[in-house]
Amino acid sequence: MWQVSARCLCRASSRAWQKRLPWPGPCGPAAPRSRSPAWSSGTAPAQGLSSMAPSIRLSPATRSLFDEPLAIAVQGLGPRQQVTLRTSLRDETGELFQASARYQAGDDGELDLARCPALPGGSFSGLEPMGLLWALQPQKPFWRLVKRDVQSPFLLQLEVFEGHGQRPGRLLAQAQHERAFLRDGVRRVPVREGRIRATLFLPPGSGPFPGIIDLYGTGGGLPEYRACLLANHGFAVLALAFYSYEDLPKGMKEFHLEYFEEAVNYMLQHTQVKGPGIGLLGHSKGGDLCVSMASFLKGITATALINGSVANVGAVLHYKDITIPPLGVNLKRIKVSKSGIADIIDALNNPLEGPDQQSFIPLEKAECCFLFIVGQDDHNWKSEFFAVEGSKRLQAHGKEKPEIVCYPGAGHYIEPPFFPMCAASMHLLFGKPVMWGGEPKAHCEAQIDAWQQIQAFFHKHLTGKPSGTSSKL
Ligand SMILES: CCCCCCCCCCCC(=O)SCCNC(=O)CCNC(=O)[C@H](O)C(C)(C)COP(=O)(O)OP(=O)(O)OC[C@H]1O[C@@H](n2cnc3c(N)ncnc32)[C@H](O)[C@@H]1OP(=O)(O)O
Repeated sequence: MWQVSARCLCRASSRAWQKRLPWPGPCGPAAPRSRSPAWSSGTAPAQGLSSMAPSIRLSPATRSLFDEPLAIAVQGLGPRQQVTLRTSLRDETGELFQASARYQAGDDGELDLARCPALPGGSFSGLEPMGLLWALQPQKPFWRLVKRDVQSPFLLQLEVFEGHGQRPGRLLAQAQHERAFLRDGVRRVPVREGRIRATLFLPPGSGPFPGIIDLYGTGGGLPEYRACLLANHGFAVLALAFYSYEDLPKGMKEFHLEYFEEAVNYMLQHTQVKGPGIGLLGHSKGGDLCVSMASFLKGITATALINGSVANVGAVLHYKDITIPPLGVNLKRIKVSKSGIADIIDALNNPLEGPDQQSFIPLEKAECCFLFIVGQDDHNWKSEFFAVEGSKRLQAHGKEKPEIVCYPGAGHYIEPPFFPMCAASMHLLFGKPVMWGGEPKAHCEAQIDAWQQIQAFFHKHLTGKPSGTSSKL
């Protein structure tokens, strides 16, 4: 990870949060060690096996929040026994996601994923305590892990099989664990005020809380999971639909900023939202909508973009008598691989040249601070170029330099921590599967760090206090 702002930010590293997990120490010969009281057995041996049979131990035992680490260990194995661990999770449409990894227990018959590296031949190798979650892959091609109902958890199934064969050996132990989205006490409030179609998440207590509007990208609908997870950390977050949802326009033809202005005013007037301004968070197409909101609307204090664009893309934008055309596209520059997956990285025109300059959003009008989260292997578009050009333009107009945090090996779909990377899926505008970029391990580490950076940025600018969550890294 590198960053362009003057402020020094921490490096993306899975090692740091691994230190928070229980059971420190080397894999291999047994060493006396104390166990965390938070650590408890959540599982039973496979049916028909004796009480001395292997069992899975999880911490937290039965339920954790999706963006929190989960410590996994197996006890009761033979000395240096070879086993294969498998995780399975079905999304709400019934699609199955699975990951598996090969391990060898220590001399004491214990296998602690925080201390024992996975051996080659599985979904990942090396010391990866959360590998069995971030390496989950769909059986259905081009399918992403999406959470639709944040009020119910994902059910994670863990299984331990004998041996390292291509086909699973005898089942030795199994366990289930809930990966939840809504923290106890967080309120989920559907919002249908005026034209707004949204869901507000409010942390427990009377508030007021720093407020954020969260926008997803092309695809429409009302994805709530990022907003919900963010609200768990003390923010009042409005997940805002902007097309293809209930009575909103079906397609992405044009947007009117007045709709988004209604949402900003809703938040500013809400008794549980702390003023005087709010934050904006947007991914992909949601990112350039946030840049437009910050540039033209009042009451925005901080804007964080995840692989966003500083040019208006995909649809005309209107606000009062202003019209910003979308950045031009040349479909001839799309490369399609033999497997039929398109690489659209070069499809968009350059917003610094010719008539396409009209699509560059005048972000120098914004009165807020900016954070650009950039996946340097983004294949949807040139996120790093957009961030650097946005920074140049802000500074050329005497505005504060934005924070730019770049992650090598991270692709376009930077989600909250532990969502498996989606390498390619259907592009709902282009109508073909496209590659999003990213290398799974680097992408997963970027997600963990980016999540902290986003929270720290909003804490700093919306509350004036440094984030209390940064110690996670
Ligand atoms: C070329 C140059 C251009 C260049 C021009 C560039 C223009 C701008 C490009 C911006 C790029 C981006 O924004 S990148 C994308 C960032 N995307 C997001 O943030 C997506 C956010 N939204 C969503 O993910 C969606 O709303 C969902 C998955 C939550 C679905 O919502 P829904 O409203 O319930 O819709 P639903 O009917 O179930 O599904 C709608 C469609 O999504 C598919 N779909 C549904 N679930 C999934 C899933 N888990 N994984 C994969 N696909 C799914 C369905 O098959 C269906 O496709 P079909 O049957 O209709 O075919």
